[in-house]
Amino acid sequence: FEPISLGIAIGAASALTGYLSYTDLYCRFAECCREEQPLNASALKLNLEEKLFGQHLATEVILKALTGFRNNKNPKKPLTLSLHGWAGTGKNFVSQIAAENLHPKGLKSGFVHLFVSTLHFPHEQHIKLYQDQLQRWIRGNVSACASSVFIFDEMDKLHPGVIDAIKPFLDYYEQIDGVSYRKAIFIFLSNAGGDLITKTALDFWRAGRKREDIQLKDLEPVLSVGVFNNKHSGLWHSGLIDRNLIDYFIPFLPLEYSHVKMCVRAEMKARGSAIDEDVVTRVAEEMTFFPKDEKIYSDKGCKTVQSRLDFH
Ligand SMILES: Nc1ncnc2c1ncn2[C@@H]1O[C@H](COP(=O)(O)OP(=O)(O)OP(=O)(O)O)[C@@H](O)[C@H]1O
Repeated sequence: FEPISLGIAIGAASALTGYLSYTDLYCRFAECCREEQPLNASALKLNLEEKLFGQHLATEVILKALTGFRNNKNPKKPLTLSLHGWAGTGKNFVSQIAAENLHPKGLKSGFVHLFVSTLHFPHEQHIKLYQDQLQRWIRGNVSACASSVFIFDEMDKLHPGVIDAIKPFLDYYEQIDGVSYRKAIFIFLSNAGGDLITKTALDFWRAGRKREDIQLKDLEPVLSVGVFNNKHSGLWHSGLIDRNLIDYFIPFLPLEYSHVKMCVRAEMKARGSAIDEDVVTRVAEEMTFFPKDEKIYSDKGCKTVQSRLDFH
């Protein structure tokens, strides 16, 4: 649709129906930024509980953080989440679920922006340029839609300092140059801290304690200090941590054999095929597990499950 005929069509339709407002109808055809629309907490909860396996901490914190933030009419700063964990444990997956619950088109929405360090900020010598571009990009997009979502993937591969360019936007300012960033959401994804999380999970396992007994307080403090002091975290000595601008450090636990099986089943279901337990077991057994002796955690999480399934 081009805008003028879309406008005429909508105008005519709303005159005919006399029921839906112009805005309602317009937003059925074109994507609208609806800042005031509260988040459907039960839909998000259901989504997380059904789709995300083995991540009781991430499920709990993400649900709490997003609903609390979106139901607050007057947040004092944007929401910043830092997701940490081993490869293939669901960080990108959860960001996608969060994005879809915030803006129906999810990652395809014009209000959700994904940055991948190695793709968008590859060269160390261009840090100043990236900082400048990032500031302009964020300012432009938040001016257009206050509830914009920005996802930064591969934070551990980001050159130190790049992210500090957006520090002012994440702080408690009411406005900067006429733009308020308080309704925006920033999500950082990184493998940094994965080793610390695994160590804690292993300690619990070796002590015969349940994985679900691991609490946020067992991990969050270790994580924030570990990430701050890790040169390859993208947040190394970053002002974001220093100034307490990260609202939640969210740990993703390493996935076990049973979770890998759940991922295989989910993928089969998504493909519309019947669940064949023999295939589920075969795919799960092809994955490699660590530590060497106990072999508890999948070293690629649920990554590669989809491509392996193609061979069965
Ligand atoms: N905890 C999980 N529950 C359900 N599915 C999962 C989970 N973790 C991973 N998956 C599946 O595996 C795929 C790859 O995971 P994802 O890209 O989210 O990993 P990641 O943690 O972002 O890894 P990386 O750090 O390597 O980017 C997902 O698209 C999803 O299908």
